[in-house]
Amino acid sequence: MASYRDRIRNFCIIAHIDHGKSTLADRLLELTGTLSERELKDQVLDSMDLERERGITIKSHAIRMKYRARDGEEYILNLIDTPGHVDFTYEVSRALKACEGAILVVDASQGIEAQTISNLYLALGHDLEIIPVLNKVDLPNARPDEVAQSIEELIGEPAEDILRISAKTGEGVPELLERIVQRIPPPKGDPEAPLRALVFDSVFDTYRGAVVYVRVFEGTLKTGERIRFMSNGREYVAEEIGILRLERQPVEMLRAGEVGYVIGSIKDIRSARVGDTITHAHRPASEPIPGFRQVKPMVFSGVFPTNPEQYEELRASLEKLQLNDASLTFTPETSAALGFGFRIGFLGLLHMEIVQERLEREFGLDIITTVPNVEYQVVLRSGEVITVDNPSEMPDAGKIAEIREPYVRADIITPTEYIGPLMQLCQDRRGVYRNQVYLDRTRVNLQYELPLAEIIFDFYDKLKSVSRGYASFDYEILDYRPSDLVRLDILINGEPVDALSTIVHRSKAYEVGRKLTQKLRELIPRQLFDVAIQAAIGSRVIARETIKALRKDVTAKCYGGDVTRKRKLLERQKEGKKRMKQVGRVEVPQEAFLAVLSVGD
Ligand SMILES: Nc1nc2c(ncn2[C@@H]2O[C@H](COP(=O)(O)OP(=O)(O)OP(=O)(O)O)[C@@H](O)[C@H]2O)c(=O)[nH]1
Repeated sequence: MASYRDRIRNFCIIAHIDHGKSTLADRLLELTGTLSERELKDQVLDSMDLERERGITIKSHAIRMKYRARDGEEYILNLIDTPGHVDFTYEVSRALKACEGAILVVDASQGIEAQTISNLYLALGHDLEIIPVLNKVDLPNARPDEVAQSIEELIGEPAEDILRISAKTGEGVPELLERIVQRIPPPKGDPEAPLRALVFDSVFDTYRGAVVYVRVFEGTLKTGERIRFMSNGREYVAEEIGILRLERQPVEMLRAGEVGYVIGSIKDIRSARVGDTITHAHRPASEPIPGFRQVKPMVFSGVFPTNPEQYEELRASLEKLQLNDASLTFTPETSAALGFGFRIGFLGLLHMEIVQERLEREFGLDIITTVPNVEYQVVLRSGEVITVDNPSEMPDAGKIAEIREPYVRADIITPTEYIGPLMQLCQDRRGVYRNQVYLDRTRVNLQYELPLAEIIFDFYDKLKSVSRGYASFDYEILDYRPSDLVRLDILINGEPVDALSTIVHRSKAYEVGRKLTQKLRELIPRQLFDVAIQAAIGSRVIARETIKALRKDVTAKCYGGDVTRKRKLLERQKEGKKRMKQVGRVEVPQEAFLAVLSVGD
């Protein structure tokens, strides 16, 4: 007799951004009757407000569907939705680990893009069965034959076998459901073996503590059993376990091959880390599930509460965010200019933006962030090697033998007519040309090695603008290489402002210094005295601007006059102050701490 496992299919959908993953997920939910008409809103899996507004999937989500296939059997399909943006490779990788198969969605009007390839390689790295589909075939500018051909060249699936669907109209999606059942292998794993369940996601619930999403690989987990997290040995009672429909739905047990959740009064959110393995306390497995690599944050920035009293609140909020975002790291940081805060490590700029927005929206915090930077390896003259993730902590030049910075290998996929401007862009960013590979007649993959620091600010925006939106880009960290880098300090009235220091390539120091001082002159309001803004390398000043003093007090011109007018002016002034930070005697607005972002090139 067929075991319960033979009727389970665990899979995910991978694609380049906007190729239609979420729309396809909606169709699958609809066709399997998982969602009633009433519940069917567009892209139901994007539950966070932020996701809806940005129209992108930030977090992975899992959902269970029942599907009666043409063979008459009823199957359980666990769909794990994944994000497509370059910053969230880690989330994709977690989701893949919980699956046996992946649907590779390619927009038939766009063709293969950078994240199509990077996600495909990730999936192949996890030995998943890949089902390629051509989406958006309803669009008049779809080129299904041509795109099918390039998919065949990429993964060897015969072009004529590739399903052509429209996630929007639903065309072809019933065939896709059949193919999922036929092609994706059922999970393996012995339900009688010691329990091994992979934590692939977790969220924090104010009333219930951590809700841990798991994929059971071996053994059986039952309600009321004592569980242990293998990385830290902490034990809890599995008070509720269940499966993931649109809502959580409690069940008695989860067996090998199944996907579901566990709740167990886990109040210390740090103990429920994504990537950990849960086992039984009474009969523990000997080894955790292997191969979960710890992600390394690549971009760092200081985050400070505008109101110093919110420091503890900021810490608590970061701890909560960390629960379902294992890639987020933070350590306390003290800045002479900005007070007490945290240095936060992010996967990339989008990740950084999202964390900042979540801190402000979901936790009601008012924060100031500093310019993002990468992490440097510094070889001191003493021979010691230190890592520096905060420019203000870069040792004095005299002590440094060598500074190394992270390099990436970048794949840029573009229509051939933009090769020239894109090569120019890479060259301006200190890129090293490696190769170019034609994907088909009109599209090419340009391969470059670039310093990570040169791509974290605005590279993506620039790439999009020089290619009119047609080029796509992905990267992978390569190694650390020696570079001629210097610390550029900013002084306001002779005082260095630690939060404004940056690390730049020596060849660009003068230009950045000049632009930065000019920008700061525009951003810092006039004060009652002259303000000097200087850019310096060590003790050498390389650029200077002066903000002239205000002649009179802002209310002076109406003294003796209308009282309400005077009050209004004062109020307006107070309003303006809210986002200011006092640096010495000078009021500096929030934007100034990000000024270097706008001097790019
Ligand atoms: N015409 C047409 N439009 C589609 C189809 N599938 C998706 N779209 C549209 O394409 C856009 C992107 O679709 P999404 O489902 O949000 O794409 P996604 O891949 O989930 O994007 P991210 O979650 O941001 O990575 C939306 O405007 C969809 O309405 C399709 O089959 N035909």
